[in-house]
Amino acid sequence: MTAAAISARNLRKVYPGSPDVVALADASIDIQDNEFFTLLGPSGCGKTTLLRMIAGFEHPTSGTLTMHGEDLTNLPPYKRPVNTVFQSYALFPHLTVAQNIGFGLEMLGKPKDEIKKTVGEMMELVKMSQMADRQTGQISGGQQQRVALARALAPRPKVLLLDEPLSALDFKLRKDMQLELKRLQTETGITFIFVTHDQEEALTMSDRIAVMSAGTIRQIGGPRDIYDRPAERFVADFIGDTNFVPAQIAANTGNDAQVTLSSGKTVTAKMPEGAALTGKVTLAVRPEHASIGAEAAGLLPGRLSEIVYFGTDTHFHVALDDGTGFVVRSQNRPNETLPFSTGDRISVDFAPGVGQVLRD
Ligand SMILES: Nc1ncnc2c1ncn2[C@@H]1O[C@H](COP(=O)(O)OP(=O)(O)OP(=O)(O)O)[C@@H](O)[C@H]1O
Repeated sequence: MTAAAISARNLRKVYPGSPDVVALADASIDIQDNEFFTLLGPSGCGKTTLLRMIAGFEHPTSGTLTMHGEDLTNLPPYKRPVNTVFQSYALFPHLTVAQNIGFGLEMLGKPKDEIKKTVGEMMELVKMSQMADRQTGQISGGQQQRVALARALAPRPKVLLLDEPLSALDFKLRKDMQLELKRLQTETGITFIFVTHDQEEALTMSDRIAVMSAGTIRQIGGPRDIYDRPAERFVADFIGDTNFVPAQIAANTGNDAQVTLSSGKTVTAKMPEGAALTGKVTLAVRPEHASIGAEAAGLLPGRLSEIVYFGTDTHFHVALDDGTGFVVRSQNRPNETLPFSTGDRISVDFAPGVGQVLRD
């Protein structure tokens, strides 16, 4: 196998102070060529710190960082085949779209005709050819975002770092740009390392996601792995909505376990990789992976406490007999009549293999 585009081994960053801030604690990660890789986590978890070390703006306190097998430690930022798109687009407002896109290439001393050709290609790529001569101070936020992307892509970096580049855009534009960014990454074949605290953004665009918390990487996987198979409580809680169900391991067969629920009923659940859990555990069950039915039919009996209509779907809030709450989400269909009303005795059910045992 060829060396990873970016490989971090026990990468650590401590900002001295009283007390010291451990911004990144021994993070290890391999990002492959041509991947759309996302660093996802709440504010302050160390995402930007990791990105800035890859760019060369920060020095690791310890650990190693390599690019295609080559040590990056002593390589200054401008010698790294890496470019960054910042949250604030950092464009020159009095320069035109074309001049902004060509700026980096001019700094690199590229010949005029090559710059012209590349700028033309880049404007085409981000669909800004019609606005080549407009000053960037006079175009919309979404258009500025495209120019910033084109400028960063123009020198054909091997790796593009994107630090929350969509956070200044409104909701609709953000959605459009998510698809656009994914398209750009696929078309250029450049490795994208994208930082966000927005889980939906991460799920829609990424090939793989690293979920971070307090300077550590909690789980790395594809969007479906992360969503359907969260390995621990933090990941299950941070991404999407989850029901946490108390359970007891009855039999452990490696990948799967038989777990007994508070009702005494037993169901098959998935085990986190490499975990040898016994005794009391917590099960994560997504609201849309469960259903409600007649009281005796399902796994967990309770009372329907609230029904909330959301247009696309309905949320059924259930007060379980064990004292915990559970939310079931069900997609709405036209002309549907609900079989239950608030206050009814019902039960929550989910299929074998749907529940995920969590490492606490
Ligand atoms: N130059 C610095 N000096 C001291 N502490 C810093 C410095 N830069 C970052 N930190 C601290 O390091 C931790 C990680 O910061 P970082 O910016 O990497 O987080 P983040 O996940 O990118 O957050 P956000 O989403 O808010 O940008 C935080 O506790 C932050 O306060």
